[in-house]
Amino acid sequence: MVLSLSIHKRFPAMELDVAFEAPSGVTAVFGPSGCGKTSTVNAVAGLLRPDRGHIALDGQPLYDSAKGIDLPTQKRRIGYVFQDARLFPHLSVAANLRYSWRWRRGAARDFDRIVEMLALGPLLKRYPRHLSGGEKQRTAIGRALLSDPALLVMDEPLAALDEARKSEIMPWLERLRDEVNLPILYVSHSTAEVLRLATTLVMLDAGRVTYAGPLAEAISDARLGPAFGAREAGALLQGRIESREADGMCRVSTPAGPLLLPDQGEALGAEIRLRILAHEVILSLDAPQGISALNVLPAVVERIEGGYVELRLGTAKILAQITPRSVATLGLSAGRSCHAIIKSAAMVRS
Ligand SMILES: Nc1ncnc2c1ncn2[C@@H]1O[C@H](COP(=O)(O)OP(=O)(O)OP(=O)(O)O)[C@@H](O)[C@H]1O
Repeated sequence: MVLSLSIHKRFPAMELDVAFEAPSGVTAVFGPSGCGKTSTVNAVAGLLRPDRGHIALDGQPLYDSAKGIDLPTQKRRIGYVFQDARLFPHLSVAANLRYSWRWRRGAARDFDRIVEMLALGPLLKRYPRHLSGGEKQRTAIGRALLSDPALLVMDEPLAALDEARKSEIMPWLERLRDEVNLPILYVSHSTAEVLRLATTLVMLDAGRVTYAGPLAEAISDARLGPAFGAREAGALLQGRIESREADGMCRVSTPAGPLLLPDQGEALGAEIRLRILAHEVILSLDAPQGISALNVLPAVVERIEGGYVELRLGTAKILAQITPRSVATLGLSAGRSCHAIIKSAAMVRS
């Protein structure tokens, strides 16, 4: 399933002019307050009518101003999870879940699978007032999935939760991403959520798309990385646990080359998402000797901009945050070979 859209809407104080494609997996719709995130996903869900444009799921139009097509919300097969769970207070969890599929044939067989996936079994008889914020959101996600959606829209689903509840629900969202073969539009202005969940990124600013494509490319782009916050810019790598060392480290293969990391007990062969933060990367022209850092990888400078050096390592790109003085001292410029030094403890599982 692929969502594609190109829409235009004029508001009194802003013009929304947005076009992108969202494949299966999580597409983060990211940007500062008021940039048009909610308006964009509401147009997809049929809750906001654009002035013109088109929206299609796998080529099937949901909206096409040129052809006069504008399917009503209920015919768009979109599961919507709002910031507040919006459960029916007088219905149990089970009844809330069943609400969305009472008109649908064959949904009963999905019920057990989704209840298991979101661990809703122990909650089925409870009423919303006896649920934590995280449990309410899990129920809302289950309800959205049971409506047999072709696309999920989640608008700041964690924004109303405190940090503890956010951490509680995050693994369920990861599981959803990995097990449900649907495009998920995930509206957020939280860098941490986007980096942990998304594979595709749509970055908006004042109603325009400033980037649409793989998240890993955006985060390691010297021009875009800073939009995530100076402490967050860096690289996002997909790694695979290859071996376990006797000294509490594990060897991980990544597109940037093999890396040594503290062993956190993942199974051999497990896939992990790994972040290398730009401010934790040190550059050296020669391969350094006698240093404690375990990961020294050959790299080539691709671009230097805004205090960041963009580096090519193997088939990956990473960022290093370097002062202009260091750039000058090392004589760094595009095409220059160097070594990236990364402390094992500085790499974080995303
Ligand atoms: N119904 C409306 N009437 C008039 N203007 C609107 C309406 N909806 C949105 N807008 C305009 O579009 C802008 C973007 O709103 P939107 O809710 O899409 O932003 P957002 O990125 O989701 O913001 P936030 O992160 O604060 O939720 C608003 O600042 C406003 O100018």
